[in-house]
Amino acid sequence: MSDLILSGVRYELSRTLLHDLDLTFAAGRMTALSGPSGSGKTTLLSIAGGLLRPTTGEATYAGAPMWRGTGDPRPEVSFVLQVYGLVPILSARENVSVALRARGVDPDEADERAAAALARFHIADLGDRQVEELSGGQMQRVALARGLCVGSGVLLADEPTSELDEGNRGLVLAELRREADRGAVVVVATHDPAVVDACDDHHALDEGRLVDHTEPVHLTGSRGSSPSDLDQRGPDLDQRGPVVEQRGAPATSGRRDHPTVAPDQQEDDDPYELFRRPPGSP
Ligand SMILES: Nc1ncnc2c1ncn2[C@@H]1O[C@H](COP(=O)(O)OP(=O)(O)OP(=O)(O)O)[C@@H](O)[C@H]1O
Repeated sequence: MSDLILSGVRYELSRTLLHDLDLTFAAGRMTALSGPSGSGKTTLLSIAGGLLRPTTGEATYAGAPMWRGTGDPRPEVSFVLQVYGLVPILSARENVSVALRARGVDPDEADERAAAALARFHIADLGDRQVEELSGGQMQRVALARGLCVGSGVLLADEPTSELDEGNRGLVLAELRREADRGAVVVVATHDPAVVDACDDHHALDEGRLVDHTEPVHLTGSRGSSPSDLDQRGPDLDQRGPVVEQRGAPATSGRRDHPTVAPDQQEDDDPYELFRRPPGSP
């Protein structure tokens, strides 16, 4: 089992998108990566998985760099992309099978394993359906089946539950846990507090920097925003969703103990409270 290590990772285009990040994503653990929209989660996952070359610093796994000079990920890496990356005119099973065939698995075996992977996400019956005929949540589960079927050492999932109802979210979290339990590095970019809560570790980003997430940074502002700043942000909060962490947990990043919020804290000290209020309420 190897950890995925980011050392001094900086990424610049016309501006700096990631600022000198040092992070370890541990093997055998689920790590949540949270932060407002545009904070750099997808960019960070792309560098972690070898799709993008950092401007400075590097991502390494098992002692070797993730960036191989081409933008093709190493075979030990699987992505579950935010936009799924499925081929619309192929069937659900073919979309999954392709990932296995690309790794040299015999086509018949690949098809069998693809069907089994769809069954993990309770969509075995959709195997013959063209992806373009599926709902968003069904496509998301096909993308998860494809990402998880190969048994990779590093699994990077970008908002993998964004289209799912609570039941399917629970199913996906259980399957991600199985991947971690067999020793994989599992990193999940998410806006969903329930996903953060299900993870072992949590790192929060804001504008490309790691931030202290011992407070719900989307609500309080990571750079010391005042309540009036928050009022002015208005609807943007809805898109951002809360980043939450147990009060008193290590700042910026770290291992987490469950439960995230103690039951007796929940009523009086609820970090989601703002998001639960009906629209228009004070
Ligand atoms: N190719 C690009 N060229 C210029 N800017 C980019 C490019 N890709 C991303 N960005 C910018 O980098 C920042 C981080 O984007 P990124 O997609 O990593 O954020 P994110 O946290 O994943 O957002 P979301 O939660 O909305 O998916 C954003 O401000 C985005 O506009």
